Amino acid sequence: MGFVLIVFSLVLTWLFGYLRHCYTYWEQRGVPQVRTHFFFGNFFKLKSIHHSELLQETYDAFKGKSKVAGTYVYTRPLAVVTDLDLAKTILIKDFNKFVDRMDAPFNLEKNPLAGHLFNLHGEQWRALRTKLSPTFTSGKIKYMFSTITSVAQQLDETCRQEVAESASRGHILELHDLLGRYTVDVIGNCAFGIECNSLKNPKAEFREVARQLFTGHNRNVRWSLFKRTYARFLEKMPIRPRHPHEDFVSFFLRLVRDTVEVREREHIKRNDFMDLLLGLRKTDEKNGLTVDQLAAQVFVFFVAGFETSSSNMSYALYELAKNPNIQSQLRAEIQSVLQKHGKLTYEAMMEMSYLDHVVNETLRKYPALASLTRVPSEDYKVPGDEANIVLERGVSVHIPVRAIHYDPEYYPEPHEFRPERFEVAALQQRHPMAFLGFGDGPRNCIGLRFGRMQVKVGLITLLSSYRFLLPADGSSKLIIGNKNFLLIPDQGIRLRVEPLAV
Ligand code: HEM
Repeated sequence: MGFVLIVFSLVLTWLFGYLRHCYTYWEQRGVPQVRTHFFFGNFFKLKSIHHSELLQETYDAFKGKSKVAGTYVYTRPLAVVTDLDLAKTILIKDFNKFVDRMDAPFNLEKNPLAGHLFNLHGEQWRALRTKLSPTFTSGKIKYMFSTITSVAQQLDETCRQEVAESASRGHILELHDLLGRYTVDVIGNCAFGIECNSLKNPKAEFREVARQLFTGHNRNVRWSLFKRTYARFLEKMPIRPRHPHEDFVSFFLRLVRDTVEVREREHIKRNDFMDLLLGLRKTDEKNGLTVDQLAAQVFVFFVAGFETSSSNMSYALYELAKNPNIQSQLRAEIQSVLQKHGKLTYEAMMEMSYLDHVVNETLRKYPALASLTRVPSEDYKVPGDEANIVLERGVSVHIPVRAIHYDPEYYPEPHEFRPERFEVAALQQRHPMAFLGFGDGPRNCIGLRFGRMQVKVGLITLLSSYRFLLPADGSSKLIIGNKNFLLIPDQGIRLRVEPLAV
């Protein structure tokens, strides 16, 4: 009994010592840190998978006092950048030392789809980004405009039908689902060259896969964070937790392999990503993409492209319903530009500057990613910092996008929706890093032009034909989910939709 007690107290003493060592990582390096519980650390504060509450708390406590502050997810230290000049240096000037986004491992043998642009590290990322960048120029993206407008036409038809069917429910529609079906059809068409038909058939296979990719996993926030935090360690375990995306590997691989085979055999040409990627395969046999690499890129375009855009459109309509004057002003711009051009063209869309401000202001209030992450590839001395702060190689550095977007120093009354914040004069007065909706620097969002295009076409189509209002029964309460990597509306967005008189 005495022996057991001795062993138990030794283990406990070691555990306390170890935890104290972990939870004072920042203090030991002269970096201010938030207070953590001596035993549980931040366990009870971890309320979201993107841990935005921890980043906000750290940003609020130390902004103006130190360029970097520290916090913890379990025993893993996180650096939070509180100074926009330093954010710019990390994302742009010293990017060469911060190429990687995260430290998580991936196993290409078990999951060939994991070798995509968002995940890749160092030179592998650089080589792939160089290959893919020409695919996303405005010239290439413009070719897809007509595909997007024809899907938008179906969105209009489906919306009209659903409005008619919802008469008994006061014409209240759940728009996040409708717009998710629109973006699945757009991306399915533009990435795979496939008619997904999810607007016409909400149970279409593609829509179901897309839905499952973003729901059903991460039921327990703390367990999901645990798996992500200790992924490297868990990967070595004989029984390791499955990565949720592994369930979709065979679906995507089969789809891409079949599409590639048919296109190469029948010499089919289409203005879509698959075609542009197949071009990369052919023009350069030695350095070109393999079918698995190609499938991984198409997969990430699908994952990164559909939910970000449908959430952005849903939040925009929600804010427009809350702010009817802004909705009227935007509709007036859309109608006058469409009248001038006779129909919706790429040039007409580009002329709608107020629409551009509305999309940006929506992304400010509802950024897709709560923070941008970068990992230094060598020990990095924070420039000009009198405290001599060094960010050690491999530590996770967070630029807290959401906290910055809600900082009243950059956006007075940040909870107000004000598209004029993005007029040229206002932009010139603000720090360039005060808006990070698409990230920044060489590793920013490669699909931003395409994303903006599908968002704008969707909004133009809907706002030209319908008025959006908050339901009188107050059922439109917006809840942002905490179980997803992306900030998406948890229970959808319910609005009253009124067709406009023709
Ligand atoms: C409104 C729509 C979108 C938003 C708000 C958005 C936002 C973002 C953000 C914040 C990042 C991280 C940037 C950084 O770390 O600096 C990112 C990366 C990325 N996005 Fe998007 N995105 C959107 C649409 C798209 C679309 C349509 C595609 C593909 C067709 C796409 C593909 C990617 C890829 C591949 C990356 C990783 C880039 C790299 O690591 O080199 N995104 N996106």
